[in-house]
Amino acid sequence: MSELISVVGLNKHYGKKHVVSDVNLTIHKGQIVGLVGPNGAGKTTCLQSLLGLTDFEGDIKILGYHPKKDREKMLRDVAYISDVAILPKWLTVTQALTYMSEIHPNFDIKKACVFLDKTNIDINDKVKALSKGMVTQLHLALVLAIDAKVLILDEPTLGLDILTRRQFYTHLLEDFYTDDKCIVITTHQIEEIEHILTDVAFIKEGKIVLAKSAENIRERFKLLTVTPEKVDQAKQLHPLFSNSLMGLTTMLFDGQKTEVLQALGKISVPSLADIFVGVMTKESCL
Ligand SMILES: Nc1ncnc2c1ncn2[C@@H]1O[C@H](COP(=O)(O)OP(=O)(O)OP(=O)(O)O)[C@@H](O)[C@H]1O
Repeated sequence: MSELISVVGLNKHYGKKHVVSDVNLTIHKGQIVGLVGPNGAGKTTCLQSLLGLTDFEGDIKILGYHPKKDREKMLRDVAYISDVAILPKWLTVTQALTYMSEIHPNFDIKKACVFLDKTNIDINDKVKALSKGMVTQLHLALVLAIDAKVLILDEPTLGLDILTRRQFYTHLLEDFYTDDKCIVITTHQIEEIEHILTDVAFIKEGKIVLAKSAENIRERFKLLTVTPEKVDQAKQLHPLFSNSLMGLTTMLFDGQKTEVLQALGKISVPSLADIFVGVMTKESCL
């Protein structure tokens, strides 16, 4: 079975507020999916639904399990990091490692130690003696040492410095990821994860507005640095956005033919951040 996650008709209401609307997603082995959206778009709510941490309407299966009804079985093969890392303050690092070894059948203490060795964390430290970023690092070490089939990461690098963020993503790819696993990740720093994503799902006001492979997105969207005298002509092709800075105009196009754009300026591949900004201006790009 290559399908690891299936979400069909996911909806979530908080009172009268409809915060997730008809989300459908299928995630297979090998996929690293970025769930990307502005503040309040519904990313955390989607991930909490996947993990059975909140009630939801619709049908979700993770490794064939219902996230609420089969939560205990599901969590043997699903690891996650929520956007708030909480570890008891009185715990020492050694105690945290021992505790995880005792409760989790798929926890590899050696892997956790390898990650911790790259940090300033001493195994005799108490959680209360660690900085905020160090608590996050400890949390990541504990979670990435679980040999899980599905990894769900909600803003995993929040509060970490840039060196540690890079180190985390390298560790994620080199020591955790294999092509029989999948990872779902949310972050506001999309430029830092775009090189690792196989797929992207943009979410806006609770709705998925674009869900495609990273390759397909790169082919479909084009950034054009417009020749100055052709700006008006280019505008008529309805760019998703147009930016003018120091006399240079760049426009983002969705699905325009290369030959058409070539005649108007220089084409380049937009960053995921550019595409995100462009897509958020539209109702849907599905
Ligand atoms: N417990 C709750 N009670 C009521 N409304 C909530 C609750 N949790 C979230 N919401 C609302 O649901 C919507 C989606 O929130 P969610 O946390 O999923 O967004 P997000 O995309 O993760 O945002 P951010 O990027 O800011 O973390 C928001 O409008 C939020 O106010």
